[in-house]
This record gives sequence, C-alpha cells and structure tokens, in this order.
Amino acid sequence: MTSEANSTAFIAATALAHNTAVSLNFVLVRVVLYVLLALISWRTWKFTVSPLLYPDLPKEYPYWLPFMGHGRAFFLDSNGLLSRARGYFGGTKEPFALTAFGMTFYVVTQIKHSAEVYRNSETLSFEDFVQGLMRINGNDENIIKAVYTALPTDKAGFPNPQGESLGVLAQRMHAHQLHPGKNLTALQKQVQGWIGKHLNLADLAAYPSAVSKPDKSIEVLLYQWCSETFIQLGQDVYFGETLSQIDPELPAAFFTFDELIWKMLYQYPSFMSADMTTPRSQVIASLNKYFQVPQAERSGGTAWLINAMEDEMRAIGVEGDNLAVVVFHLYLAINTNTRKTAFWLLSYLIYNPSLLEAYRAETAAAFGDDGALVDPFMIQDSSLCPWVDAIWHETLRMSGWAASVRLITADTVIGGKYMRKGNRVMVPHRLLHFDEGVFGEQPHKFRPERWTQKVNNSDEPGVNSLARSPSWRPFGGGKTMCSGRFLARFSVTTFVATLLARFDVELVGNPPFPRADEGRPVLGTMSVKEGDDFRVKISLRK
Ligand code: HEM
Repeated sequence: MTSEANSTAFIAATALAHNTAVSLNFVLVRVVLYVLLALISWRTWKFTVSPLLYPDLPKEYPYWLPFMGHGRAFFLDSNGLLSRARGYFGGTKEPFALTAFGMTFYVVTQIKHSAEVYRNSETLSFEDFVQGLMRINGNDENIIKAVYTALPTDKAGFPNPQGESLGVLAQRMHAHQLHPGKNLTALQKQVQGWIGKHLNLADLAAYPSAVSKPDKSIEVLLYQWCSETFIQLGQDVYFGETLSQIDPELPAAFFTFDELIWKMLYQYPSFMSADMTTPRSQVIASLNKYFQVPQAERSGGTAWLINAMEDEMRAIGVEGDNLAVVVFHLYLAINTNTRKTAFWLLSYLIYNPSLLEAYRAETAAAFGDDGALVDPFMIQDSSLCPWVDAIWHETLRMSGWAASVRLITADTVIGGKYMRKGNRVMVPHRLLHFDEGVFGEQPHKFRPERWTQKVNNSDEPGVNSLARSPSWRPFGGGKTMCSGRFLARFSVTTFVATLLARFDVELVGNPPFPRADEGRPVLGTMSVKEGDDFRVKISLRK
C-alpha cells in the first residue's frame, strides 16, 4: 500500500472511531435520560400521586433507589434516619412507612397507636423475629417447626391449658421464673450471694481488664470490666458453676460476640463475619457440652428455667446443637443488656460526684455494720431510695436503643392506616423516649430529677407518673415485654450499691464522657463507641 492510501485508511478509521464514540455517547445519554425519566415518573407516582389516591395507606418517606430505599442510612444510623423521617412529615403522629433493602416498615410513634400494636397478637407476630434469630444462629428448619407446633393441653411438664407451641409457652416459662414470686426471689438471693462473695479486690483483680495497683486498688477499663463481671454473674446465677468449669473463657467469648452482634442482625455473609461467628460457635459448643452433663451432676445451683426448658425441648426432640442454639438465645437475653446498663449507670455516677454520693447515702441502710450486704430489697423500694429509682430510669432512657418489631401476618389497621401483610410494624422506643412533651425539657440531657418531680397528671397524688407513661418502653410491651426487667434492675442497682459501699471509684485522667454507638443495632442497651471506654481506679474504702 502507498503512503497516500495508508493515510486515507487512517483518516477513515479515525472518522469511524469518532462517529462510533459520538453515537455511543448519544446512546449513553439517551439511556441515562430514560432511566432518569423512569425514576422521576416512578417517584412522582409512588410518593405524590399514590398517597392522594390511597389516603388510608401510611405515607412513605421518599427515596430514589427502588429496593435499596433508605438501606444505606438505615445501616449507618437507623435512629437518625427515623428522626429525619418523622421530621420530614412535620413531626407527624401518624404512622408512616420506610423502606430499607426491599423491606417496608410501618413506623408507629403515637402512644395510642403503639398500644394497638402491643395489644394485637393475632395479626402481629413477635415469633417471626425469634424464628429469624433461630435460623441465623443455626437451628434446623424441622426444629423451628417443632418448636412452633401446637402441643396438647394435657402434655407433661409445664402446664399448657391453651394448647400452645413451646415457642409461645416459653414466654410464660420466662415469666414464671422472672416475675415477682418465689422463683424470682430465689434468683435474687443467688445474685445477692454472688455479689457479696465476689465483689472484693482479689476477685476483681482477676478479670482480664483489671490491673492491680500497689495501694490496695485496681485500675479497670470500665466498659470491659462491667461486661466481664456481669456476664460471669448472669452465667453463674442461671447455669451454676458447671458452665465455667467446662469453659472458663466463655464470658470473654460472649463479650467478643456481643460487641459484633450487629453483624448477626444485618446477616453479614460468613466471609465478612468470622470475628463474630467464631466466638458465637464457642458459646454454642460450650452450652452443648453443658447439656451433656446430667442435671443431677451439675454443681453450684441451676435456675429452674434452665432445667425446665431442657426437659421441654428434649420432649419434642430438640437435642444436641439444636438445644444449645435455643438456650444460646436465653444466654443472650440474660447477658446482653445488663452489662451495658451497669456501665452507663456507673458512668453517669462517676461523672456526677454529687449523684454518686446521693446513691451511696441512700443505699447505706442495705449494709450491716460489718459491711455485709443484708437487705438488697430495700434498694428496690422507690419510696426508700428515690434517687436510685430516678437514676435507673434516666440511665435506661438515655442508653436504650431497642425498637419493638412485629411481622404483619394479615392486613391490619393501626392508627386508622392500612398496614399490608408481609411488611413489618415498628415502635421505635428511643424516639418515644426523647419526646419533650412527655419527658420534659432538655430530653437529650441526663437529668434524673425528671423522675423525682411530682407530676400533676399522676393517678396517685404527689406521685411521678412518668414510669407509667405508655411512652416509656425500655423493655418493650405487650405479651413479649421483657420478663427480665426486675432481675436486671435488682442486679445492677445492688451491684452498684455494694461497689460504692466497699470502694472509692474515681476517674483516671480526664477523659470526656463516653459516647454511645448510636448507629449500630443492638437488642436493648447501646454499646460504647469504639475507643471511648475509659479507666477508673477502684480502691478499698478506709
Ligand atoms: C437492662 C436490661 C434489659 C433490657 C434493657 C432489656 C430489654 C428487652 C427488650 C426491649 C425486649 C423486647 C421486648 C419486645 O419487643 O416486646 C426484651 C425481651 C426479653 N428479655 Fe430483656 N432486657 C434486659 C434484661 C433482661 C434480663 C436480665 C433477662 C433475663 C434474665 C431478660 C430476658 C428477656 C426475655 C426472655 C425476653 C423475650 C420476651 C419473650 O419472648 O417473652 N432481659 N428485653
């Protein structure tokens, strides 16, 4: 080919490439335009036209990406998202809808409507949530089915007059153990004995988070220390000593798992969650070994519920790993929130020395002359210990994260709005707890006095009614309201009273007040933000 022919071919190829690029660009622009047009039409239809045509359906917080919805914001900070959504609707009290990762939640923020949710166990199901957890944590499908199959009314073991499944009956069994009565008192006595015995310098110094100091004191990272102590306490009181003998590292493994529980709740794939699944497997494996020890050979006292639950489960064929997974959920309920609540309560006291002194003075009468803990029950009496009562409530208010979520099993009307079967309804407790109209001024500040002030609208003259307000939901509501609430309060307030009676507790250095990890989902009380745990010095009182 001549050089002239070469250059002609080159020019032709360049022109062709140019034309192709131009037409590709053109196609691309058209595609983008079509997609945008489709998105705008979809969005206008879904969030502007449809609400006008169907005013009985809850209005939806608009988003741009179908399916994904508010998934990213939900993942980063779900409480922040809920507040923004409520703000978008002008602080509405009507239920509204919110979509994240293809799942639609109807959010209920008015007290009257949340009461409708808690009352309705016909078409709103809590069991769906529990079954989801069972599935994620390794229960086989046939076992989940067996646990949720109705049992005869005349079955042996725990009475079942309504012929319910073991999954539903379990709620009554929790209540039988944990609601005021002789079973709860037995557990409280165990807690009292445990605290009396173990809250001494030698035992405290043995925790991994403690460093001994020469002057009869130790230094601890408070969050880690409260967690180690309370998991050990909860475990010993429910399972006796045998579980610790099987696996002395169990509380540490549970702590590691529980700090990463958000990966379980978001169902992270296994290649991204080995740090969470490894300690979880350890807890389940140790529980499995525990159930291989015959009941009569377990030492140190086992709570009624553990043996009763084991008998009921075995009777319907739940054995081995499946039994361990079921009881793992109980281990989780016992230990996940109490440790964190103890940390927040102690933090508020340490950063407010006058409150700390008030707590110490009020609870002094629970101790004998020799410093022994003789009457922990007086600490639970709000007329004898009003500050303890107020500090407990305010700590729960500030550090509670939980929301009640129910699956809608048939179309249901809540707050006058139709909620469609297959979606979920949510009562976000944290949003309710910061309502200035209910909890008074500066709702974002720790002000325990809001619980001591006499309130006019109380049914008893001169009594604060806040704790009876339907907006107050730190433990959820309805049939599934936390049955462990009495034991949790007893354990935390008694532990703190004993700590203050025996020790001086002071900050090491001058760290700022720890921040809560508001973005991550938990099942009750928030964790501390990574890096915000702080050192305290615990020294014997003179
Ligand atoms: C301060 C500590 C605690 C907090 C903030 C807390 C909070 C909660 C919340 C929000 C629920 C869900 C209720 C619902 O959605 O309706 C719940 C359920 C539950 N909690 Fe707690 N909890 C605490 C301590 C405990 C303890 C110590 C135990 C056991 C000893 C326990 C046992 C349970 C059980 C068994 C359930 C399930 C209710 C059922 O299915 O019947 N909790 N808790």
